[in-house]
Amino acid sequence: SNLCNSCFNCVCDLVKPVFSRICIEGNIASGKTTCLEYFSKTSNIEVLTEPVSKWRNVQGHNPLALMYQDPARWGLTLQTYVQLTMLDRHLSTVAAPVRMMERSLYSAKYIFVENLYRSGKMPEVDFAVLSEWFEWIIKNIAIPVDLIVYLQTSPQTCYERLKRRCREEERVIPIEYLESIHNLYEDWLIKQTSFKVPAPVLVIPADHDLQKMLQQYEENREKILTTGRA
Ligand SMILES: Nc1ncnc2c1ncn2[C@@H]1O[C@H](COP(=O)(O)OP(=O)(O)O)[C@@H](O)[C@H]1O
Ligand SMILES: Nc1ccn([C@H]2C[C@H](O)[C@@H](COP(=O)(O)O)O2)c(=O)n1
Repeated sequence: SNLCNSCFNCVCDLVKPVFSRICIEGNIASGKTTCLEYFSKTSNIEVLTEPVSKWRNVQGHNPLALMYQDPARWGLTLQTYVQLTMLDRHLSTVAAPVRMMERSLYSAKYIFVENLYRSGKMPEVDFAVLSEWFEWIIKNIAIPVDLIVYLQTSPQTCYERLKRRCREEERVIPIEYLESIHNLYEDWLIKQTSFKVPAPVLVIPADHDLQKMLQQYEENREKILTTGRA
């Protein structure tokens, strides 16, 4: 057990971990990256942002752009790659007592794949293949999460922030898309009626201006950073 207590990467259940793994969840442009940037200034925290740059450039291809152009054709392509890159993030060697990661393997499936499927933009066979992949992964590989921090926004706030951020691929996103993602997040993390929630959820209202958001992060700092730790 000495070995377990001194090893950040051990996933054995016999001893309480001395580290914690936190996932920051929320709608597109809800402020997750900004939140992670803020906490990255704290010592002993490892911050893992979403691998969006990979989704925009895999061996010279841009599956994120393709997905927004033609979701029925490219949804499976993007989401297969998202699943791989998220798995890689979860399994990468832990480098500090606290790890904060943007989104998760879980939201990729329960929110984004689910949304493509429910909106009729993903063929049943693509959904079945992705679902079998996902089920295999979570059955055979431990993907532990100690806390989910949900940045809860209105779709309108995200729409305004998204427009201001001006990411080229996202120009085509209508507010209805953000509403669907929002509803899936609310069903999963607030009502808890859709899919299994893999960790306790801390909800932070995130429609506020930056100053108020930073104040809330300070107020919740202890709660966030001590979760899951011995
Ligand atoms: N509290 C806030 N008030 C206003 N604008 C914000 C706030 N938080 C983030 N932003 C801006 O909104 C955009 C999206 O934020 P970002 O952190 O990239 O979101 P996400 O990582 O969730 O997509 C960025 O341009 C960012 O500077
Ligand atoms: N499983 C996923 C995850 C993310 N996306 C899209 C949504 C955004 O356009 C972009 C990154 O999201 P953000 O960090 O800005 O919230 O990737 C997706 O399509 N599928």
